[in-house]
Amino acid sequence: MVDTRRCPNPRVVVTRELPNATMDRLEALFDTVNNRGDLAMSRDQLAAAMADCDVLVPSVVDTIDADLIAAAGERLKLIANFGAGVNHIDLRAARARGIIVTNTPGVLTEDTADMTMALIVSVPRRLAEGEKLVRSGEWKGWSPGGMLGHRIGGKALGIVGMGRIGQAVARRARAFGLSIHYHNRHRLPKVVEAELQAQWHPNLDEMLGAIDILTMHTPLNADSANLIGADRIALLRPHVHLINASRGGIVDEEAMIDALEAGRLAGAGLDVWTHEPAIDPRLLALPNVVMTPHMGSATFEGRLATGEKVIANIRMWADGHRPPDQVLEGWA
Ligand SMILES: NC(=O)c1ccc[n+]([C@@H]2O[C@H](COP(=O)([O-])OP(=O)(O)OC[C@H]3O[C@@H](n4cnc5c(N)ncnc54)[C@H](O)[C@@H]3O)[C@@H](O)[C@H]2O)c1
Ligand SMILES: O=C(O)[C@H](O)CO
Repeated sequence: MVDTRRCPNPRVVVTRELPNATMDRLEALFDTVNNRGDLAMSRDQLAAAMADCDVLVPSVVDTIDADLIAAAGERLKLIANFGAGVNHIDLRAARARGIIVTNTPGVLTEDTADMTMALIVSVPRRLAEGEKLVRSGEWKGWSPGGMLGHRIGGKALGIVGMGRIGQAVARRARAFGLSIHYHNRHRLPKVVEAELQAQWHPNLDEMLGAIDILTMHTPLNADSANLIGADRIALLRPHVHLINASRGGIVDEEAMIDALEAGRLAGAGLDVWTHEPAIDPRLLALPNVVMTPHMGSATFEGRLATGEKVIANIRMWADGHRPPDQVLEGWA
């Protein structure tokens, strides 16, 4: 009997240039079309690719919306995303078409937590300003009042989204002497709370008034879009620093910039943006903002591991099994 769930030699379209080892393995295992030029595909190119493949391997820069999914060819059955966040893929439309979506959780947790911790330290300690001063040649030497920032140790860190990355940030933050507060859809098991010495706040608004640094780690979804807007920024005390290395859309960028300009927010550390790669020019004028170009997970090691996860998901699916990192609608 033929197993109709199997797809022995799937045609796989990869939208961006992935690490060489990943590309070589994909080509060895599957009928793979690689985008070796590494320019983001246009919408028309994506539509053409989706018309004639079994598996699409997109990344965060590819918006796979309901119209593209509706127009996809019958043979498209798996979208194996290269990355953890899947907010750029319409999960509901994919499910309606019977297309499985997978992501790559876990392998970029530590790298993204490292980058978040770097921002948590950099903003209150004015690292970017200090670096700029040295490079400018304007530095006049040490002085008691030069480049004063705010101490990290002893402060309260509020983590919104206490999943893999949120917990990895909590572990690092404990080592820096921060106390840990968190808000999450679900409370963590008591044993994990105890290990992290983390205090759960079922009410986000209540937590916002009790912290000194706020860091965002939820996926971008219908519930988390603009989770931190003008109303919630008003609940923060004015010395609070806001860190976002998750997705730009979780924070209302306009409201955040207004608050930074008005001194109602002390500073921000941002790795992600609402309209990447566009940066609101008002932010560029603010010295108390540390900005990085969506590089939270950007390590050689992490990219290779991400590629391996993508391959494992495709292989399992092609062999007729449920892929290990299937994203369920309503979960992400
Ligand atoms: N900057 C980067 O380069 C980079 C790298 C990796 C991941 N990310 C982002 O980080 C996100 C989180 O990754 P993860 O691996 O920790 O995911 P995860 O699924 O392990 O954790 C997410 C947590 O957020 C919680 N959550 C979801 N919606 C919520 C809401 N509305 N309110 C409160 N809590 C909510 C979930 O319950 C879960 O505990 C990814 O979805 C991605 O967008 C960014
Ligand atoms: O979510 C992730 O894995 C990174 O932000 C890149 O997509």
